[in-house]
Amino acid sequence: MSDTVLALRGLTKRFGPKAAVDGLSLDVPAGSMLGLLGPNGAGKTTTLSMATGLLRPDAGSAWVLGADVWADPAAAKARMGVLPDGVRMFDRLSGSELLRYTGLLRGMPEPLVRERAGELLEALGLAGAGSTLVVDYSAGMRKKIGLACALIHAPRLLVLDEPFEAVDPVSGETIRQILRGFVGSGGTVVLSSHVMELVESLCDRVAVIAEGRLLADGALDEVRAGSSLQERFLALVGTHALGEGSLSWLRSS
Ligand SMILES: Nc1ncnc2c1ncn2[C@@H]1O[C@H](COP(=O)(O)OP(=O)(O)OP(=O)(O)O)[C@@H](O)[C@H]1O
Repeated sequence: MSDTVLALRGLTKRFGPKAAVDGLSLDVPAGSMLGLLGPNGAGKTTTLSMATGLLRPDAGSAWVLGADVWADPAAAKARMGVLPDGVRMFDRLSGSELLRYTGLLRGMPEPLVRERAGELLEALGLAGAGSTLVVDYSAGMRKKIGLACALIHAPRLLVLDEPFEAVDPVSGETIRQILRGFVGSGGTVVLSSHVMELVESLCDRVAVIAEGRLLADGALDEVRAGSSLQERFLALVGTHALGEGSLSWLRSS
């Protein structure tokens, strides 16, 4: 347990009668890159939101490097960088302004914020868009500026909800390099994705959830158990075969 960076204990969230996340517990060890997988509506975003202090759980707790996310949010948040999904950014700021605001909010000295913001914009291919308002960014550019905001205070844990969604292949490769370097230097990453090949090539641990419950968790090879991750995922969550006459009106003749 001593090398656990993120510990989730019995996290539960209900929306009306439905439990979006149902007593979910998970340990993420230091220096690992964990891919969180699950079908649409499985509870990934809800789990990550509760784990990062964005959504209060109905029950359970989340700990970041020993700090209780809900009892001591300042300590927990200082140790992690978060790329949320679907959370509104301060998009009337330019990319540079948003990074500056985020860095200063983290208590960083202004010259350091300026230096790191410049490097992040450059690395993520946003140098030419630093003075453009975030509201005018494309979906992929928003992802990248969100990731830059998550990285600027050099946290020990990154929690990234679909970090590669809408990102072009060149930037995707840059992000992979950044994340590998981060983990190589002892950082820990939790990321959600629907792209099995990406998770297989990047992550060394995998957790699969469906209907708010943990179905599998462990080292990539353990979870794959000799199959491809795609096959294993489908076996765990179940496939949904189209019925014989389903959508027959789509077939032209
Ligand atoms: N604010 C909300 N109000 C009501 N229901 C919600 C809310 N947020 C999520 N849900 C429900 O909780 C369940 C889990 O949603 P969640 O967004 O966590 O899934 P997900 O695994 O991230 O899905 P996806 O892969 O499609 O992004 C879904 O049934 C969703 O409809």
